[in-house]
Amino acid sequence: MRLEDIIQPLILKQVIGDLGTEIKGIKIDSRQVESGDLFIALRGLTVDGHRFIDKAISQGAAAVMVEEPISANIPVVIVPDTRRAMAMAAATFYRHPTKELKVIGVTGTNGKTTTTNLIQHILNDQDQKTGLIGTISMKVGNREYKVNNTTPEIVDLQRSFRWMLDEGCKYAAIEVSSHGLVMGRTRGCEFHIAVFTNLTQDHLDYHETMEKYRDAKGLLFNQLGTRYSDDPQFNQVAVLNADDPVSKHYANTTSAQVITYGIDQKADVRAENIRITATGTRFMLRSFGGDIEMNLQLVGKFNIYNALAAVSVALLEGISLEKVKKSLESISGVNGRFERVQAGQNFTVLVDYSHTPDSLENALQTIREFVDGRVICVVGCGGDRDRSKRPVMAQIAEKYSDLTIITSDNPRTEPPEEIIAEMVAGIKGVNLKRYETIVDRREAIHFAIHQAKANDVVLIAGKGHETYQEINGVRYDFDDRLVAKAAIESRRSEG
Ligand SMILES: CC(=O)N[C@H]1[C@@H](OP(=O)(O)OP(=O)(O)OC[C@H]2O[C@@H](n3ccc(=O)[nH]c3=O)[C@H](O)[C@@H]2O)O[C@H](CO)[C@@H](O)[C@@H]1O[C@H](C)C(=O)N[C@@H](C)C(=O)N[C@H](CCC(=O)O)C(=O)O
Ligand SMILES: Nc1ncnc2c1ncn2[C@@H]1O[C@H](COP(=O)(O)OP(=O)(O)OP(=O)(O)O)[C@@H](O)[C@H]1O
Ligand SMILES: N[C@H](CCC[C@H](N)C(=O)O)C(=O)O
Ligand SMILES: [Mg+2]
Repeated sequence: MRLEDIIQPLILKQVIGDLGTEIKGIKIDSRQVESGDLFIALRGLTVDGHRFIDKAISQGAAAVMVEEPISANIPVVIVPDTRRAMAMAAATFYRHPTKELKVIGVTGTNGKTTTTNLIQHILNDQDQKTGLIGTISMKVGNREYKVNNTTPEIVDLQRSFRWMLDEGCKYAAIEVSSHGLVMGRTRGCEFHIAVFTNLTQDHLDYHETMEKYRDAKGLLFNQLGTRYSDDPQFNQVAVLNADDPVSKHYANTTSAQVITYGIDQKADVRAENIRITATGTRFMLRSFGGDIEMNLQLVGKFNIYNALAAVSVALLEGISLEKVKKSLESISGVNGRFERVQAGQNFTVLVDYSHTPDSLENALQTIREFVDGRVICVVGCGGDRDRSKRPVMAQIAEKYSDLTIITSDNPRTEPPEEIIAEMVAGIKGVNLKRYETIVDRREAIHFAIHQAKANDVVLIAGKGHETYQEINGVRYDFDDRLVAKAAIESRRSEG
């Protein structure tokens, strides 16, 4: 596409150079620039992208977009705000894919990955090819690709959406993180349906207060509902959790139609007569699409909420309850979420991505509902992230567990001992239950598994699907599931 066409919608711009220059791609990272690309310089939190213009040019950039005039031997576009201009340029360059692709965005503190996976699974089962973008990976059909952020920058998003359309997708289910919303990573993306899971404490290092955090997630609902059409399939819908008080606030901030789901409060899609076991959940689903008994392999009350959110989306898309039931019942779980590690032992080992106070409490409460023996919990907190959740998570672990082992998660650039000390501050002297601190996560997991007796449950919390541990800025191979398996085997070989 010609540079002129890409920047045509921008009101404030100054161009030095040939507007007819052919642009092959848009890049915001100089290290990824290829011949013919437009490089957009963004002012980041760590560095200023303007510093890398020379590097981008040496890699073959055909033009640059900047906020301050520079002299260069390629066309230069000067705009007041490159981040804002980037959203419009990306939408134009990729020919507005979200006008064709039905994008379902899921936001909330917990449950985004699980819910997007359930939605993708149900839609794929109806031969509605669906892409997925989120914490674990990006999926297009059966293929899976690595991602750096849960919600990628808008240039990557629009490129992926166009690609999904080219691959025959009708839908994309994407996780929309609060960071992503505040940083404008979804600007210019038209959502078909926006889903809210819940709001509890996390990321206060970034958002500072719960109110600001609520408003960050609210940005998704603010941008929804102004596209009114006579075709119901074209109208946008907000799917809200009736049991979370924040939903009322979001209902007030969106122009879209609202559908609610829940368990405790009156809702359009709800679960009644819930039974939770170690291997699944059963409930009566009552909805605007009819009633049906559900028998899911997903464990925990929190997963009923995720299932209800996915059911709401499916019903909005006209899928029958019988088909939704069949599809949901076939799902055994989501990678690293309440995942069982089985190596012939007589106790249960679960790896779960609970890295927030609420998700940890939910995971432990669920285990308490079915455990026959003791609960042993291995938990840590990430470095360079919300410090205020550390003492709270340790306190929750200690409250619900018979033995807690406080260890490292991803310390990133922080000293692990200090993170652990901040966690321990939350439990010291609360009661007489036992806890240990073991800095090395591998050792902590081995210790926990060696302590387990028949019918106990060992919960390894915080890292779920992750296959690395980041210490001092370096990522080492580390997979809780493999480490747990090795621990079970070493215990067996020791007799
Ligand atoms: C705090 C935060 O969100 N940071 C994001 C931000 O980084 P930054 O502002 O520090 O960027 P920077 O390093 O200063 O670089 C500025 C610009 O220079 C460019 N650059 C940089 C170096 C170079 O050699 N050449 C070059 O061109 C960069 O590509 C960028 O465009 O922009 C980067 C590029 O888009 C993101 O990858 C990065 O996410 C980091 C990795 C991160 O950890 N983010 C987390 C907090 C995050 O966003 N998490 C949410 C999920 C949270 C949840 O709900 O659980 C997510 O959506 O992933
Ligand atoms: N609806 C829910 N409510 C509360 N806790 C949940 C819910 N769904 C999942 N969890 C818990 O939170 C953990 C993370 O779940 P999931 O990965 O689906 O959330 P997420 O919102 O994608 O998290 P992240 O912000 O890290 O991407 C799970 O391992 C589980 O313990
Ligand atoms: N999306 C979350 C993931 C946290 C996972 C946990 N293992 C950690 O490293 O803190 C974040 O970036 O805060
Ligand atoms: Mg996620």
